[in-house]
Amino acid sequence: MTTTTPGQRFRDAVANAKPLQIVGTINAYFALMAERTGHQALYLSGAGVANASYGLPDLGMTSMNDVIIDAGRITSATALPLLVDIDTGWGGAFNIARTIREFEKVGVAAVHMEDQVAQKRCGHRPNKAVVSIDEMCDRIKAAVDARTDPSFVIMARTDAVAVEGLEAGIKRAQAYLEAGADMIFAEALTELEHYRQFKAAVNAPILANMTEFGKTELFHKDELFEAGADMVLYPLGAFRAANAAALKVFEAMKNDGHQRSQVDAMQTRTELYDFLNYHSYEDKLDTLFTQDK
Ligand SMILES: C[C@](O)(C(=O)O)[C@H](CC(=O)O)C(=O)O
Ligand SMILES: [Mg+2]
Repeated sequence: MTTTTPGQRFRDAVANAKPLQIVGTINAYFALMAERTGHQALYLSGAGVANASYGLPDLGMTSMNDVIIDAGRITSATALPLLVDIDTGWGGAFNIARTIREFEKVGVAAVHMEDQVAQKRCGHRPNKAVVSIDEMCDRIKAAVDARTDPSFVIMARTDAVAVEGLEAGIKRAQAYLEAGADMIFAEALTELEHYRQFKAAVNAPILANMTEFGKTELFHKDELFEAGADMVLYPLGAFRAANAAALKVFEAMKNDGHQRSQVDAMQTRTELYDFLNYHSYEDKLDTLFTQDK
């Protein structure tokens, strides 16, 4: 077992990977698959929790406790550092302080908090509204003040580029770093060049969000790194793919009366057990409880 803190492992991963790919895992089993694939950092998406765990849209309807439950399930299953989407922090200074302490407690490495109003939307949807710079800086100060582990990462996300333009977004990022944020999530940029401009103006690691069907083209990680992104986020790619596969299975069962056409696309029992280390658990049972006869 490693002795460094989750936050430090996240910081080290950001410093060493060029860039760090952070993959969205909507549940503990997805986290195991991502870990086995060789990924170095995981993500719990706010939209993912709302959609997958509650069947709700990503419109600020889930609470801190809803997200903590899913985050704790993932940190229990893997040692990889986990970045969690805490939306707007769920309230005023005291709520945000509680949020930080609770996420630290369940072994989360990093959180990102955004400058949208509480009635938030997906970052890639129209008609977003942002709070004032001062209000967001207060959110950040409350978060930084509340952490007990100085390595715990507080990432400030700005949604302002889509609302106020690139320059305003960059100004906000600078102010958020002044207020104590460790890293910047530059949401919904439309040009590779915009990452370059963020990087030139902002002295901190920058995250690029490669969410599908959004405002940002799905750039290659190398071109993003070259443009100044230190982290590349894939929040919901595996979730979207799994959803499409699941729908085909439900349709086949309904329309064909069996699922045989879909079996080739399924992960096998052997593969499932392999990711779960199933046989090592069985062996444990055998050594613990089998009596010599
Ligand atoms: C990153 C994000 O905040 C999320 O909750 O995963 C979303 C992703 C999405 O809706 O595609 C966002 O970018 O707002
Ligand atoms: Mg989100």
